[in-house]
Amino acid sequence: AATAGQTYFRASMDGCVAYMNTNRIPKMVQNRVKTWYNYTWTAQGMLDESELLDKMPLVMRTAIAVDINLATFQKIDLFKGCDQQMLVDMLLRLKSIIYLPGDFVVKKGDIGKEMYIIKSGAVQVVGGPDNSIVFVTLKAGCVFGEISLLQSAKDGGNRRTANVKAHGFANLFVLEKKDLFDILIHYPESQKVLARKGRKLTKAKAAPAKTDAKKEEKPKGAFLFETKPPTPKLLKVFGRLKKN
Ligand SMILES: Nc1ncnc2c1ncn2[C@@H]1O[C@@H]2COP(=O)(O)O[C@H]2[C@H]1O
Repeated sequence: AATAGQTYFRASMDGCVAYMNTNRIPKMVQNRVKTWYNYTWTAQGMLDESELLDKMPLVMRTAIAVDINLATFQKIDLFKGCDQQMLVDMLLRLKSIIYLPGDFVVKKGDIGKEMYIIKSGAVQVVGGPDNSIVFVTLKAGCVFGEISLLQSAKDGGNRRTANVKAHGFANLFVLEKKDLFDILIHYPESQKVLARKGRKLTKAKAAPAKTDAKKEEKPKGAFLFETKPPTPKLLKVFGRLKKN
């Protein structure tokens, strides 16, 4: 016999399929939605974690969030030097989301409103014609989408600097910019730490363009900017931020 959970899952998916049929959603999109339902159900045994957690008292939610994710967060270089309590506050705001293989998580040029931490699976920073150039593959514990959040808007820095695509199924944490900034109000020291890291990225990006004579000094290998290659300094900053 089906468990209550399975019955709920079926009802949700059937409801969604009926909704898509009513609205004549193309079959291709429908198939992806169904795949998402099935994968999400299989991977985590529920469709919406927050539905379950939101009902609990804060003390229990905190205990669960700390138990599951604090260790991962303490290893993230971007958050090194930040207040522990701030990390816990962040854990409580995270939403979990699954992307399908090939889905774009972030589109270059869009305004960044959230950042991501990879729970499991991988994403690729891509560019070039047909996004065929893979600049870097990021795995569990890596952060992305942080640049457009941490750079100040006056530097034109609130735009996504690259395309990021799910490489296989990608299970991600999402932290909204609004939530991050609400939290940081209470932690001025951590705010300074993150602002400093953001400025480093901005400065590295704004470094003067190379003259032709210096062109051969350009770093070889992966870089992401379709219009402007990253400066060596930017690559160095990335190296530090991404290494976990
Ligand atoms: N060279 C790179 N190495 C690693 N990650 C990158 C690189 N370029 C861009 N990214 C990530 O891709 C993201 C695109 O959105 P953001 O600009 O908000 O934040 C960016 C970084 O997290």
